[in-house]
Amino acid sequence: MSHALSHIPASSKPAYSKPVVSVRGLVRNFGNGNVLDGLSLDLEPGSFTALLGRSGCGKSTLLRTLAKLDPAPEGSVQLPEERAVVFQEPRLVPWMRVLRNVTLGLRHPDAEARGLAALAEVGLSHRARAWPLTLSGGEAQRAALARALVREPRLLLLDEPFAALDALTRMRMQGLVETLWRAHAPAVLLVTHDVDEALLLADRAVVMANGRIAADIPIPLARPRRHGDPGFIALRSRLLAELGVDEEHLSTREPQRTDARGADAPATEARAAGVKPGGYGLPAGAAAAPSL
Ligand SMILES: Nc1ncnc2c1ncn2[C@@H]1O[C@H](COP(=O)(O)OP(=O)(O)OP(=O)(O)O)[C@@H](O)[C@H]1O
Repeated sequence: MSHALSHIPASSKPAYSKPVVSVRGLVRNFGNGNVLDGLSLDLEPGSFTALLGRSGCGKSTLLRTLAKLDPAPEGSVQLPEERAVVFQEPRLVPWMRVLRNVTLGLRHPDAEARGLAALAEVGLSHRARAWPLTLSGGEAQRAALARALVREPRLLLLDEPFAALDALTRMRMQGLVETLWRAHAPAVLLVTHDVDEALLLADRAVVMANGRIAADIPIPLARPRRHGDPGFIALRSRLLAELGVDEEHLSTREPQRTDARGADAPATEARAAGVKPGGYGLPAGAAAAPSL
């Protein structure tokens, strides 16, 4: 695939470029108040943006709007034609082999060669002829990523793509996404509940609340990023504050068993606030940041 995709490193992009995504005044109402309420957002070419916010605040609704999977909302939406989405579930067609899934709908004379190149990039060449149901969860998400990449997207929409994976696979997938982003430089919008994931991967975090972008926070950290770095820790505190999470309360109290399933007291309170304690993928000794 490298023959066809741009290889502009994110760092060498021009400082001023036209946004690849520009939405203004989006309003979406499912009959119970505005989920999107005049939301505006620009994404620069090659940028990596994390989209955070409490459960039910409208993150997936915004992403589906950008993927054009929902009917057009009120407001203006400018998007590139070359878009791809990866969801929490891989959504592979079970009766088609992996390679066929990757190239499905691709109108290109060398679609198969491109599909194979994309599978090689995600480390899945050896599973090209496999049936989706024989893949592990991580392999299936790699196939979903290959299916997105082969379309050479200028906009890559990721809706909690690692949420269903175990901690180790999740870490590997985060590394893979960063590598692919650096190699191909699409604009990425990553919906995540995991503050650490946002800080590991993104250069900007936008926080949604009340149907709008409530906070827009640059993440100017050098890569590779480490959980224990002072800049990382400071930004984590800032993001948690924007999200209304009481960091002290979550990280300093000893777990107390309070119910038959073994939930601890801070976790129970966090869930009541729409927050799940997280911290997977952390090196030993690093403080766990909650996932939303
Ligand atoms: N098709 C729909 N019909 C009716 N209500 C919907 C529909 N899609 C979303 N909603 C409602 O809109 C609100 C926002 O949902 P959305 O899935 O965008 O939130 P979210 O921030 O992605 O949540 P989570 O983090 O829990 O995935 C919720 O109250 C949801 O019930």
